[in-house]
Amino acid sequence: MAENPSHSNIDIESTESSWSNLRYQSGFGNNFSSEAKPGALPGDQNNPLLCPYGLYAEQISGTPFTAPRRLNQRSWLYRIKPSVTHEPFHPRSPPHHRLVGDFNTSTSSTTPTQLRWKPADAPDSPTDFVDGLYSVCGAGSSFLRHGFAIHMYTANKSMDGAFCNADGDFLIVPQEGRLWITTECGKLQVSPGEIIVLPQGFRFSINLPDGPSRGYVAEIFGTHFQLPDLGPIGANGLAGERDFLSPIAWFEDRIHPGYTIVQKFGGELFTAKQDFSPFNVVAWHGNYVPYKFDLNKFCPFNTVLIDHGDPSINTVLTAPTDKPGVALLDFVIFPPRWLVAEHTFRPPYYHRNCMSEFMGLIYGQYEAKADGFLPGGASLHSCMTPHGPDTKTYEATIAHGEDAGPSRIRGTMAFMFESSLIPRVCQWSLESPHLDPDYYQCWIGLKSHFSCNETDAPIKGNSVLRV
Ligand SMILES: O=C(O)Cc1cc(O)ccc1O
Ligand SMILES: [Fe+2]
Repeated sequence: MAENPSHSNIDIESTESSWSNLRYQSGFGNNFSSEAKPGALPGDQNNPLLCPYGLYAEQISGTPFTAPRRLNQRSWLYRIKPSVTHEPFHPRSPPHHRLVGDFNTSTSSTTPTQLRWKPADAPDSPTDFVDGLYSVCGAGSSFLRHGFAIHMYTANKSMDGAFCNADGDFLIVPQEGRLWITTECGKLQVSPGEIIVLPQGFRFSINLPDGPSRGYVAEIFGTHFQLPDLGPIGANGLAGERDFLSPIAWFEDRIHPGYTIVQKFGGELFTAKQDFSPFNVVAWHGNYVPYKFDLNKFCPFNTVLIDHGDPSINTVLTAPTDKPGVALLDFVIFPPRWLVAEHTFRPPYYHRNCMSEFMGLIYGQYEAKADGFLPGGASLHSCMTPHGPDTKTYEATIAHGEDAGPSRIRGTMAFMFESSLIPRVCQWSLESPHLDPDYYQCWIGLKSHFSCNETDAPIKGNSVLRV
């Protein structure tokens, strides 16, 4: 097949306006289709003997061929050369020492202590998304197709080659700096306040138009994210299908000697060389596809009379296990909203949870922590580890008293990755200079307000009067 010299179907320069004005396809779990050249998508079948424009047909399967139809995910890519056209994989040199795909006693340790990390600094040498990615904690194994990993990244340089994660799906939560992400299905711009899901196996490359960038990544092994059921909420609310955006086909027909594909496989990195850009998909169709979501489009539901609802009400996406209602990983947010509950302690309650909770803060201040939980920072409260509002939040809430009236949480976006598996923590995260050794102090000042005689108690119990 004749190969054209380097050309693409939009500006080869990654200009601000071309990335900011990208078009997307809307919907969650749809069978999308997109062609960057008219007629590039075979109309009547998936793999004709000869595809339009002399393209190769290639399927990417995100579920076993035999998965039930409602769960089955796959896409057909029509590309200039098939992905297989590359030299053998070799362990990447130098190896990446801070990625884990199998959480066991040799890769990680365990602690029930409340952990909190201050935000990491920007790298002091050129670092791209792959080099800047490091595992914080996780459970299970990518080999056994059950488990999750939580990573964070700090980077300041665009990627030269492409990355492919054979282990699981990435849910990326950028906290600082936009991501310009080229995928085999097309391009997406993802800003802090938005998230992107890059499913297992897709090749992608990340450019950093804003320089130093930072964020969080949840990786799930062996399953994919779904929208939560809405139950009695009804047919609408929380994250709406139409607010999920997938790319439109974009390709470059570029000869590129020495192009490097980095493949994460069992938590280790391998590289393979090829002589062309992997972003050579002229048309595609299917339901296995990267997508992004703007967290500010989330439609929260909440208490309108009494008590603090469980945070599951703010689930954006859930990765299920085989047990009904038991998540491998829930992605939950704490978005701006009205608080109106009467005679109720409105911040998160004190609690111990059989699920484990990793939290991050994209911007603003989290409602349970007056100090110390900063944008770009993180916390981990594992299975049955007690936690809740810090002393300052508790005292301020009580001082406000009964007549708090409606109040609006503004200008903040915190989130939680919540798992039924118990995370093991990577050694470098336990030894990190950003780990806050005094985290426990935020609760130590909680005083006893107990008095045997109700009338003497400095804080009086309220008699619930509903009118
Ligand atoms: O621990 C946290 O801050 C997360 C959380 C928030 C909430 O509103 C209720 C329970 C919960 O675990
Ligand atoms: Fe919690």
